[in-house]
Amino acid sequence: MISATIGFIGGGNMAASIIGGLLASGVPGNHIRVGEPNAKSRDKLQALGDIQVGADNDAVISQSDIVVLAVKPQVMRSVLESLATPLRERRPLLISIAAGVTTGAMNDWLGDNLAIVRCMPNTPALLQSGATGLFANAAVSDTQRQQAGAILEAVGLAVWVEKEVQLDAVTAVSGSGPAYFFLMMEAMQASGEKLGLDADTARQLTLQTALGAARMALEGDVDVAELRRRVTSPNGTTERAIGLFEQGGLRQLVEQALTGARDRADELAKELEGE
Ligand SMILES: NC(=O)C1=CN([C@@H]2O[C@H](COP(=O)(O)OP(=O)(O)OC[C@H]3O[C@@H](n4cnc5c(N)ncnc54)[C@H](O)[C@@H]3O)[C@@H](O)[C@H]2O)C=CC1
Ligand SMILES: O=C(O)[C@@H]1CCC=N1
Repeated sequence: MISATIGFIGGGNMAASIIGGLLASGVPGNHIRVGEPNAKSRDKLQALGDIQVGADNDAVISQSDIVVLAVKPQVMRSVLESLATPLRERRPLLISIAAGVTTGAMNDWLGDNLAIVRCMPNTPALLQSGATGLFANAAVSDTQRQQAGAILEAVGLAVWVEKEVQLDAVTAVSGSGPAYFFLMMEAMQASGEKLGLDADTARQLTLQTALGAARMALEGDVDVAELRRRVTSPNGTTERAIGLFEQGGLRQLVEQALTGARDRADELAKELEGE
């Protein structure tokens, strides 16, 4: 459990889910502070529990041991430049969840070398079922690493990578990953309808199958290739379908798609640094 005081700069969707997870895991509300300019978002956050929500980022920083940066990537530069002086003085652990903003760029904008953990979460964090990759720069202590891990574990799985560049691969696998599974579900649902099921039946069967398959893969100790083989009866229906996926080059297509996502993550980081 985290005993430090945690401040959030930005109180939108991702911040709200992390705060929800922290409260559910037993972090007291009076250890959580949020700086959020939008009044409606502040009201939503306040409904989560007895936390301190306001519009003043400086007040959040002056009272926090850990500062979670949960603003959009495009505003990170102006936010960090405007908060550089209090952050340089107080030197909290910074945890950034912004996609594509490197620790090097953040320290350039801050004009110092502060302890930063950069994370790549994904949207299932909204249901506390997220998968997050984390990278710590050299200024992060072991205690701070544990604190950052515990904060992201409040919304699901948290996995460390050793090199910052690996966060681009995390983005390609789990950051964007929910969309790949949604695409597969869309396609299965549409095919079910073409084969004569009504839309609702096709939808329910598809979604429950996705859930069941994910649970079997996560909860057992059998690897996914073996689980696939167990569904595939010799000369049966699954064998026909899998054969057609393989003939269509599904594995190569997945590799190409993830490589494209990895390359785009690198491009986005360069675009943000060049701003
Ligand atoms: N939603 C997603 O799928 C994922 C989001 N992320 C990252 O999480 C971060 C937040 O994303 P969301 O929560 O979805 O966005 P959001 O738009 O819901 O939240 C951002 C919040 O920052 C506030 N804000 C703007 N300027 C501010 C300032 N100067 N000071 C304090 N707060 C300010 C906005 O009012 C807004 O409430 C982004 O950087 C995004 O890259 C990462 C992975 C997945
Ligand atoms: O599509 C994107 O660029 C972001 C990063 C991972 C998920 N959404």
